[in-house]
Amino acid sequence: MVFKEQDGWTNYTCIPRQWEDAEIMVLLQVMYTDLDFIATFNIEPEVLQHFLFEVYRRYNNIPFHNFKHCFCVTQMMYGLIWMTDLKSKIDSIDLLTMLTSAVCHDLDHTGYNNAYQINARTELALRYNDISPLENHHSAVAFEILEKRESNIFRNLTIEQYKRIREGIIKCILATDMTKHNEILSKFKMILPVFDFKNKDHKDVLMMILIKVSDISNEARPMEVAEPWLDCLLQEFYNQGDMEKLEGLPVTPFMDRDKVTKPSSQTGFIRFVLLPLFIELANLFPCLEQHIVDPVRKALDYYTEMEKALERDKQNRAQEKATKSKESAPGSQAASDAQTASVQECSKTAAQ
Ligand SMILES: Nc1nc2c(ncn2[C@@H]2O[C@@H]3COP(=O)(O)O[C@H]3[C@H]2O)c(=O)[nH]1
Repeated sequence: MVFKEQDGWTNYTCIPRQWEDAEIMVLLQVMYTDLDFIATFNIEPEVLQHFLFEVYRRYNNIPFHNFKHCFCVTQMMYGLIWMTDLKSKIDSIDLLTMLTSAVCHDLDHTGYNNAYQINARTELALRYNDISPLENHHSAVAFEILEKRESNIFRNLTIEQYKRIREGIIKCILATDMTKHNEILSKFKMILPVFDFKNKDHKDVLMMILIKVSDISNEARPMEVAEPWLDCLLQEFYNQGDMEKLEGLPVTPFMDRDKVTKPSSQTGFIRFVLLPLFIELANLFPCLEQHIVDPVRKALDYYTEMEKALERDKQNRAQEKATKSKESAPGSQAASDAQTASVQECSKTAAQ
């Protein structure tokens, strides 16, 4: 199989941006097959195809939160399941919940975050009373797709199983709202010393952590994969910042193109969000240290260097500008030297 652990980590971090959407859809089917979901839950291949096609149709053509991002997140979730040997620790329903949550987690994302939705009083903010408008919407669209018999991959599940999976998917998708980040991470840290895979509350928190890690895992990929994704993310951020300025709304600080640079955006995010989250997950699964923590530390070094270089460049340019304006200012030493030279030149010519 394409993604099995023995194939090596690089297969989990391949370059999906270069793959065609049709190929991605096949790879997603492979994941469902490979995790035994087709056999265990009697999912008909044509229903799975229909479901994935509907999912594909409901991702928008925007710079970052598009179908390829959905694939990356699902691929990371799939990789995490294999690397942590989760199959031997939690049951198939939970695994199916996690993979399907990853597939659906950003359905119909508009490219503008919750802050914008709320400040601009969009239809989504009104519908969901400003409570995680996007994540509520992603989850609702997922179940709209699943309501149709021809694309309901859960149609052969028992009522009890369906209920459990619906509850799990809603919980996982809502957990991707970053305003819930500290709350979820604190819960995880608290239960970590006594973590028990048989305890439902513990398992629920772990599932939320796993989708969160998958969702923001670009920097765990090789730099040649991660950096173009960052460019896409910044493009989407800057679009929103521009729109907020245009509409007279509060400008989201990390989306303001006049204030945020590529390295400044990453150093803070890696230091304060990624590493603290990834390190906790690696405390439960030490094997993840090399796969997700180490590459993120390297990315931090890379962007710290880039930030320093940018700062040096800025200082050099400021110095050059100051020297130039000094030279051209009337009465300055440089100007008077130039003037003297030119007078001397003139008088020499006149004398000849
Ligand atoms: N600065 C930065 N933010 C990120 C990165 N990856 C994810 N995010 C943010 O984390 C958020 C997770 O939820 P969203 O996908 O809604 O939006 C994402 C971005 O705002 C990253 O690599 N750098």
